[in-house]
Amino acid sequence: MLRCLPPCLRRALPASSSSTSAARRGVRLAEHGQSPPQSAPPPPSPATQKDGAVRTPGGGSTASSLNPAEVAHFASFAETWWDTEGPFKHLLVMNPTRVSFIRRDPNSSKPLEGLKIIDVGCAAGMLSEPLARMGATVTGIDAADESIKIARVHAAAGIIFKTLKFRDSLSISERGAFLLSYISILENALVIEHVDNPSEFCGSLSALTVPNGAFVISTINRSIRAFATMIVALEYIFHWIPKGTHHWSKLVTPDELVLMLEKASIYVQEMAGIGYNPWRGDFSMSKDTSVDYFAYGIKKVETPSVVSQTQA
Ligand SMILES: C[S@@+](CC[C@H](N)C(=O)[O-])C[C@H]1O[C@@H](n2cnc3c(N)ncnc32)[C@H](O)[C@@H]1O
Repeated sequence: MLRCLPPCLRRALPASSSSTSAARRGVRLAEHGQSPPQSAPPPPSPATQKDGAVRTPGGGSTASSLNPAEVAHFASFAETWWDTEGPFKHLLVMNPTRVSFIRRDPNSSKPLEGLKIIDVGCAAGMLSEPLARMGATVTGIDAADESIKIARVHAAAGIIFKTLKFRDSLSISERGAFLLSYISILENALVIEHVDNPSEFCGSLSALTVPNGAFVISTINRSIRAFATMIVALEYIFHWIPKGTHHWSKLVTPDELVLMLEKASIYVQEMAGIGYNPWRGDFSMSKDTSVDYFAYGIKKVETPSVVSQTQA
């Protein structure tokens, strides 16, 4: 089957079916009846900030999951994030559906009033802005300064100053202060498929989430259907998304995501798919998680039981 594909698409696929991205991630796949990892990945190269802090969203990790090539790719499109005819217009089209997964109460105009949200990998704030408009106090973080600059300008034009802020990262000392004042929800849309070590990335996201805080993440499944639609059709046939944006081997299956989050003390309570209707040209929530999907979870941190406290 691979021979039928053009060389650029063959490169987008993993070298063999056994070299799944899970091999790189060290996820306990054997428990789920899948092949165990075959080889370890090369160590990711940490990207440090001017102040020396490692530039993961968590800011507290010693090794970075940040992939500089991925960040540079998105930074080169920073000017186009809000363009309704631009290369990432599908994110804007998806917004009402994505927001419906987070908003919960469809009858309230400010359903997120009183909530504090961190939007990790916010780009130019395409999702941060609607969340702020629904009453949340939102901090958008992105590794690409170029996107953060656009986010600030765009938000200022829409006059959402007080409840919406953008940062290009959090340093370790800031993170402590942040956790005291934050978070109700940590939100991470379509980023995990662009990092080098998703398991570690989940750890960084969890570090930013307070105990009992809500956690919302969306990503793309590593399925044949996602390969056919997101990569072959959208990148190479219809040119909706810039070529090379998605790498099949970096996509994450729902099972893998659940395990990685569990390792990071986040327990998934709900999953939903996002379906595209080509006739209407819009998206809607669905039960089908084979391409784009959302997960909602809660961070739980075990406290020592009364018995062990007494024994100690
Ligand atoms: C596909 S865009 C998603 C934008 C936005 N979340 C949305 O869904 O509308 C991915 C974004 O993640 C950012 N990103 C990638 N790796 C990151 C990391 N390790 N930390 C923070 N941001 C990262 C990129 O710069 C890019 O803006």
